[in-house]
Amino acid sequence: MAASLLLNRVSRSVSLHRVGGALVFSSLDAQIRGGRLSGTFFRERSLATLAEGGASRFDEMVSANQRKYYLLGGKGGVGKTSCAASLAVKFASHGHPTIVVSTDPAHSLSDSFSQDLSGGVLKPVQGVDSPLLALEITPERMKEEIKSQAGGDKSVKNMMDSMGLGMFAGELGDLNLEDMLNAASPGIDEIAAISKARIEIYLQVLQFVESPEYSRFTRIVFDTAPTGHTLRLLSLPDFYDSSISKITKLKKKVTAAASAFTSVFGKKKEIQEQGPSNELDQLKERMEKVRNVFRDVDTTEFVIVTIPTVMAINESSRLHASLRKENVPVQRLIVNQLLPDSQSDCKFCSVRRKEQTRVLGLIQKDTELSGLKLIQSPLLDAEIRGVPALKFMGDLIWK
Ligand SMILES: Nc1ncnc2c1ncn2[C@@H]1O[C@H](COP(=O)(O)OP(=O)(O)OP(=O)(O)O)[C@@H](O)[C@H]1O
Repeated sequence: MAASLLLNRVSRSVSLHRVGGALVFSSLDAQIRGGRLSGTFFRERSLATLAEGGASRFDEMVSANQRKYYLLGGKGGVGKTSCAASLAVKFASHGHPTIVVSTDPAHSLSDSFSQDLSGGVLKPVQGVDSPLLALEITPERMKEEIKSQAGGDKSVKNMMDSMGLGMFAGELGDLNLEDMLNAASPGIDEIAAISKARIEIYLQVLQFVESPEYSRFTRIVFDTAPTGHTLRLLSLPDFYDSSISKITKLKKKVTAAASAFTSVFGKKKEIQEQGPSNELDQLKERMEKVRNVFRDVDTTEFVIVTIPTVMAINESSRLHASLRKENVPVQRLIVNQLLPDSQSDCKFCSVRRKEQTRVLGLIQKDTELSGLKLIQSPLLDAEIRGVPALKFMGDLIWK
C-alpha cells in the first residue's frame, strides 16, 4: 500500500511505499524541478528499521496554538541545522507562523535553506506556505547597545555618566582613573567582551518573548551552537550574576573615588549609589525571564540531535545530564544519518550498519538517553539543501 510522501518539486517517481511489510523508497530518476538537487536523489531502499524506530509524535508538537520554543542541539556536524530547519518548515507547512533562529556563530541556516538569511535581521524564507522568518544572530550587531547596558564603555566619562556621576568626569579624567580601576579590578571591558555574545542572544530572544510584533509567531525553533557553547548560553544568568557583582564592586570604587573628590573640590552635590532599579538589574531581570522560558516544560523543549557513533552518543549523554541539571526540558533524541537497509551487498555499508545497530543498543542502555523518545533519521544520498529537500527530510523525521 503506497504511503504518499512526495517532495513538492521532486518528480512523482519518488515515493515511499510498503513492500512485504518493509517501507521502501523508490526513485531512479528524481529531479527537483527549479530546485537545487538534480539527478538521482533516492535509490530503492528499505526503511523498515527506521520506520519502526519510534515516531517523533509530531502531532503533540504541532497541536497547541500557544507559543512553543524548540531548541535543537548536539555535537558539531551531526545535523542540527538540517533538523531545525526541517522542523521549522514542517511547522510552517502546518499553519504555524514560525521563526527559526541560529545562535551558532558559524551559521549555516542560509546554506541549509539555500537562501541568503544573513545580516543579523529577521528575513522571510521563500517557498513555504505560512510565514517563516529566519534569523542568524550576529554578535557584533548589538555590541554598542550591550556595552552601554553593561557599562562597558572604555571612557571614564561614559562610565561615570552611566552611573549618574557625569558631573565629576572632568576632574577624574586628569587622574587617569581608568588605569587605576583596571589595575584594581578585572576590567568591565573584559567582562563585557566575554558575555556580550551570550547577552545578545538573550536580548534577541527577549524580542520574541516580549514584543507584540512577534506574538503571532507560535513556533520558535533554535538551531543552537555545538554542545559547550549552548550549555554556557543556557546558564548565562548565573554567569551574568557574577559579572554584575564585579561591575557593582567597580561602581563602588568609582563612587568612593568620586566622594574623595567632593571633599577635595568642595562639591556639595550628593552622590547617589544606584538603587536596585538600575539598568543592570533591569537587564538581569529580563534575562531571568528568558531563562525561565527555557526551563518551562509547557513552552520549551530541547531536542538532542546525535549520530550513531559511540563518541556522539557519549557526548549526547553528557549533554542530557547537563540539561537535566539546568532543568531544561528534554523529551526527544534524534539519531541522524542512520544507514538505511539496502539490498546491495556493499561490505562497507553492512559493517557500518552493524556498528550503528550496536550503538542504538547502547542508547537503550544509557541511563541518560534511554528514557527519551528516539527518532531515527536516515542518511540521505544528497545534501539537504533548499526548502523542498528540507520538506522531504522533515517528513521522514517529524511524523
Ligand atoms: N540525514 C542526512 N543525510 C544526508 N546528509 C545530511 C543528513 N543530515 C545532515 N546532512 C548533511 O550534513 C552536513 C552537516 O549538517 P548540518 O549543517 O545540519 O549539521 P550541524 O550539526 O548543524 O553542523 P554544525 O555543528 O557545523 O553547525 C550538511 O551538509 C547536511 O546537508
